[in-house]
Amino acid sequence: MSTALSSGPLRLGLAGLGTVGIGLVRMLEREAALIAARAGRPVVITAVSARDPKKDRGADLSAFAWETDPVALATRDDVDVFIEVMGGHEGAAKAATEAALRAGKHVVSANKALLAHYGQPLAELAEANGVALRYEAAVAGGIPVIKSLLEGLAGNRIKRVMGVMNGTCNYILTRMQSAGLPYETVFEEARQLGYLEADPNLDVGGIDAGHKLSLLASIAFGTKVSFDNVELEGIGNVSIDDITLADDMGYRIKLLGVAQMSGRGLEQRMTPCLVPADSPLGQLQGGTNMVVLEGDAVGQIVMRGAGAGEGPTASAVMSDVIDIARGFRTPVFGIPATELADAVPARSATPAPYYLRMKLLDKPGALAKVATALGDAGISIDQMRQINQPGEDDGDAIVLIVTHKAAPADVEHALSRFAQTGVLVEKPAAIRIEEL
Ligand SMILES: NC(=O)C1=CN([C@@H]2O[C@H](COP(=O)(O)OP(=O)(O)OC[C@H]3O[C@@H](n4cnc5c(N)ncnc54)[C@H](O)[C@@H]3O)[C@@H](O)[C@H]2O)C=CC1
Ligand SMILES: N[C@@H](CC=O)C(=O)O
Ligand code: NA
Repeated sequence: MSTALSSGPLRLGLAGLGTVGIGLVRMLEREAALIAARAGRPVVITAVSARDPKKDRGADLSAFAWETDPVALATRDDVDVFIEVMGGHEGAAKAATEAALRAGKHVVSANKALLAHYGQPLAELAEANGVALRYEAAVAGGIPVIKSLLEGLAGNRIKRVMGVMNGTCNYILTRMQSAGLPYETVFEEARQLGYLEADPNLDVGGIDAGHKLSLLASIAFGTKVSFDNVELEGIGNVSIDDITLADDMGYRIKLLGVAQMSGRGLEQRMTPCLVPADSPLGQLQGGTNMVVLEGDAVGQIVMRGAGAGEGPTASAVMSDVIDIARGFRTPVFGIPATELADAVPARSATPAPYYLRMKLLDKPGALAKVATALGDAGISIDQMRQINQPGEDDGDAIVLIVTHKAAPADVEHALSRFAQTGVLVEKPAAIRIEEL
């Protein structure tokens, strides 16, 4: 590791001049001396690339060479570190990242989609070329979760990683709950506030958060990134009724990721879950992220902070740049990429309490049939409530049940038994309850 101030400047090639890229330019402008002192040498941008060279981005870019082609930027002689903050998991981002690594340049990326799809070959390429590939901004933005797993918790066996890692979904869910608004209305608000990705399904479909979870799981469990095996469910089917009824019972709904290694294999799921309203996760408001790491020696660590935005992402990218200047060459996923195990995917089998909401014919014996179906599936009821909505004498009743801990397969079995009872008016909702 070299921290000699006498070294020449560390030269950055910056591909992407949007929220993250301009954040980095501004941070370097503002904090050049502090960054040089911490990096042990000056850090400078030499060349940049973006789609539109003429656009006014509110920052002075005149000192930087312009490259139309990000691949050309990545391989310039005056670039030591290629910063990929363009986005997209194919095309220019992939081609330029590969070109940089092949040319022996270090890479810092904020691109969780690219790493979730190609993390393994990119890590092998980086390590074969003796260069760093860092991606702190890609998971939970400004929260230093990658660094915590790679370094601070390196002596632990990680038991579980969980968290809320998509700020847009958390904004939508908390706004639905606090304002009593339906999903469609709040989705539109989020669009107008500019929170949604260009393809909103990346956010609300849980894909973006699933990308992030798959990267954490790889470091935590020493397995190759395995995004295709993340059990994914977005928030599009979360109704205001479920949010309100869960609230009445002391819960909040979150898009929650959980990764853990069981005897059967690697469980990774990113799905809507209930959490106690007074828990740290339940209290998480708006676009904020929270990551919970559990190690055998350290116990539980909870990190909360901004998962997106100019400042938080620049903070994460710059910490990677400074580590590179300091000479840190930690393997991309914590152990050499060629030694990462193949992930054996396992459907989640960990028992948990479940929230069940169903609409039943309000007639004698209906509830008994539901209770029998649960009993037949080996599921015991913890709480039950029947709600007859005032003024709505439609002959139906809403029944809420919170079960004791039940295996996911038993819940699926119970749901299929419900369908045979003949007393359900519509498909029931079943949402897992996670406790911190
Ligand atoms: N915005 C945020 O808060 C966060 C973003 N990220 C990730 O950081 C990356 C960048 O995100 P943003 O700055 O928000 O995007 P953005 O859309 O604001 O900016 C993207 C920039 O890349 C340039 N670009 C795109 N394709 C290009 C191509 N083929 N050739 C040259 N330039 C190209 C665009 O011209 C633009 O300057 C993405 O991978 C995103 O997922 C990660 C964490 C948070
Ligand atoms: N779309 C993402 C942005 C950062 O990764 C989010 O909403 O969290
Ligand atoms: Na981070």
